[in-house]
Amino acid sequence: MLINCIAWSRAAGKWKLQHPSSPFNSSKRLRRRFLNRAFAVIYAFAILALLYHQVETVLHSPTYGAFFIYTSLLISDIILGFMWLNSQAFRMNPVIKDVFPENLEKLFDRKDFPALDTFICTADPYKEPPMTVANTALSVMAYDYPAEKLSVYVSDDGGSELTLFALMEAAKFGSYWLPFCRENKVMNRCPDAYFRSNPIPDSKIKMMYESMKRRVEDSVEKGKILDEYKTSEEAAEAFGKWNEGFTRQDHPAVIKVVSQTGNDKDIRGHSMPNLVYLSREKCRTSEHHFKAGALNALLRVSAVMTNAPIILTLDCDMISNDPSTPHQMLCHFMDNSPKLGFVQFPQRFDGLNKADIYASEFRRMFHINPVGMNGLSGPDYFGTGTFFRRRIFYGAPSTFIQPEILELRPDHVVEKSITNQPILELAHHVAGCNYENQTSWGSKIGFRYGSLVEDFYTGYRLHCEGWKSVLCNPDRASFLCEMPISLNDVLNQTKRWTIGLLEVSFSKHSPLVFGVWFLGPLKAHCYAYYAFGPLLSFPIAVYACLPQIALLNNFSVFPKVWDPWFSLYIFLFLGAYGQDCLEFILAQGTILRWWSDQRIWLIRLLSSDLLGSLEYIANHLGISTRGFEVTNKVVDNEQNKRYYEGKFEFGVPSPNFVPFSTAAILNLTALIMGLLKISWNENLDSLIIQMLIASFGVVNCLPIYEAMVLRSDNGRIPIKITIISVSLAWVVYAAVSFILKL
Ligand SMILES: O=c1ccn([C@@H]2O[C@H](COP(=O)(O)OP(=O)(O)O[C@H]3O[C@H](CO)[C@@H](O)[C@H](O)[C@H]3O)[C@@H](O)[C@H]2O)c(=O)[nH]1
Ligand SMILES: [Mn+2]
Repeated sequence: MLINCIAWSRAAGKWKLQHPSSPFNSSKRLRRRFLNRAFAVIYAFAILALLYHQVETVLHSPTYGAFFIYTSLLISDIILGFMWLNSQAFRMNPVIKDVFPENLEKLFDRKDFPALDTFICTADPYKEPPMTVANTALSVMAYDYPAEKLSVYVSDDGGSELTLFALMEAAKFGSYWLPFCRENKVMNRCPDAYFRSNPIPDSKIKMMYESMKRRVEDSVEKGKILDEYKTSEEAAEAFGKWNEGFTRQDHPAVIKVVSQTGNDKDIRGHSMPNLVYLSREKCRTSEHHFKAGALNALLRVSAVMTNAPIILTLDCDMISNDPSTPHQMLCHFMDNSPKLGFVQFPQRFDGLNKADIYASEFRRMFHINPVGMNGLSGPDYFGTGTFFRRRIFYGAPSTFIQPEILELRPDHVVEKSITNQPILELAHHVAGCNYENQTSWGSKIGFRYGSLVEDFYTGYRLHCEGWKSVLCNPDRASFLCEMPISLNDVLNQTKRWTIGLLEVSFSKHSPLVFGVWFLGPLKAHCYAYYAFGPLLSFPIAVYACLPQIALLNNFSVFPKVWDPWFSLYIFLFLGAYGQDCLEFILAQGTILRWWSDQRIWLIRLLSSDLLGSLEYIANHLGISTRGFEVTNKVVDNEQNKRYYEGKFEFGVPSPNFVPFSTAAILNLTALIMGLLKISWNENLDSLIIQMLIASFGVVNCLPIYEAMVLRSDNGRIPIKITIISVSLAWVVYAAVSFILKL
């Protein structure tokens, strides 16, 4: 590895002498930064004017009721203003990076490429089907990369023999699949995706795939591997570990080398890459730190076995869609910039419906904001689709932190084969559940513990240490992943994120203190934008209820139409929405998808973010315990059908639906009463903004009303939720009306 690095830097250095710019990549600063900055100045003045106006109104409140409502609005506007300020950091210096992988092989021999260890995490064979894991592993094993330099490690926190079985089957199938991809120049090397998009009915390879799939799915359905599939002695031995006492929460480490470079060959006689199954030791007495713990176990086990200088982390449902991705990644690492710590590829999604109703593509989070961070030492870590330099996990660029044992050092050279007995023993040792006691793992070394969004938190801490990153977003998606298609799954996912983000915001590493000190204000604001994002629930909840209830009480909250302050409100609303929409379209979005994006933003804030914040508080008070609820990746056909019809999937009676259903009812009632008042010729001049807000709420809630009353399919809102929401709306209405009369 060391020799590789020296050869690499020598060649790159030679090129640098002749050409000032890099042969492998380029950066372009977007000109829109000037417009962004100018608009930010104007908008900042508008916000200040609004706050001044609000303070004045609070001070002159005629009644206690008025004081209550104006103060709530003032606090809301301060939070909105703070979040606006955070969001500006992304707009100050957006940068796009391009890569030229075609130059790579002109300057370097493939045998000088650095070795690559890929980590795939899975945690539950029933929520994350073993066939999905096998497909992801195969798609990466088939990278256009020297097989003897490629290792794929699968971590199974579900501790399931079913997943191991799927991988053993995948390795066998892989010896046919890898040459098939090479010879046919297949681009999407995930077998399942390939066969879905290329209908080749009777080919031998497809039949092999189908029969492997049947064996694996059969086993999953029965919950165990049938004896007829455990034919070889090797299989019997591997599965022997799953004895009586083996449970998911309590079991010894299982490490199985499923395929080994040099030893295992494909049907054309080429070497296969390494494929290693790892289920780290679990015991009830020590914390396992969810995915971050799994990744640290992977870091250590891979260090002992192959110790590649580059690491790729993937979720089990993130398949490779382009075999040349490692070349694109190398275009960045090749550049001799010692502080570059990771290259992030965006999550892109397969099978979204036209409007992308749940805004699953997270265009702002994965495309727009990272371009903004590219100009500020790089994007945050998304948890998947990321190539790291192994060294990044051992302290800042200039201060190396020694791991406990020599074999874990990133520059340690592994000379023995991965099936060598002492190596396997050491690997088991470092995968032990007590291994990390009294070490720096999770605090100073490796992926960081303490937040349910270990990706966000780890990336943040690494940036604070002085590491840099880049976003690599080629035209062809490098990876494709799946997304939840039921609203409850979507909200459970973002609820976990909310808890994780608040764990960062209110820790001693808060972006506002620690971050500002180590990252400078701009970058710290980027991190604060995410970390404090859940706080937006408060202003959104206020704006979703108070002006509407005030309207029902004929209580005017905002300026009248001819008042100059009226236009300030209109400018602030249109300015923010207009800019958001424009950025979305410029990032290749459509109006339809932008509309879904802003709607789901409201829904999330009125559901997962609100409830997640409450859960965070409950965790803190010790009333509940934190957990990582894995997102469901099993697709139900009926749900799938409704998803493609563009219908929201509610279905289950989940508390997640209550807050926004309540708001939906309040907005509709306020709008109807407002319209009735107009028809009775009442003068509504002073209630116009309230009418506008209620109308905006109603338009956003159309799918909710539909799911409450018009739909009869299984995806409708359960009647129980409707009843609870109507009652809650009544209680909120009564309480606020009471206060208004004080
Ligand atoms: O105890 C655990 C829990 C989860 N996982 C794995 O973590 C990954 C992400 O879990 P998922 O349920 O799919 O969560 P998402 O919310 O979809 O994932 C996003 O958010 C996570 C942080 O909450 C990040 O880890 C992910 O990379 C990011 O894609 C999956 O591969 C899981 O198998 C584990 O390995 N061990
Ligand atoms: Mn996921």
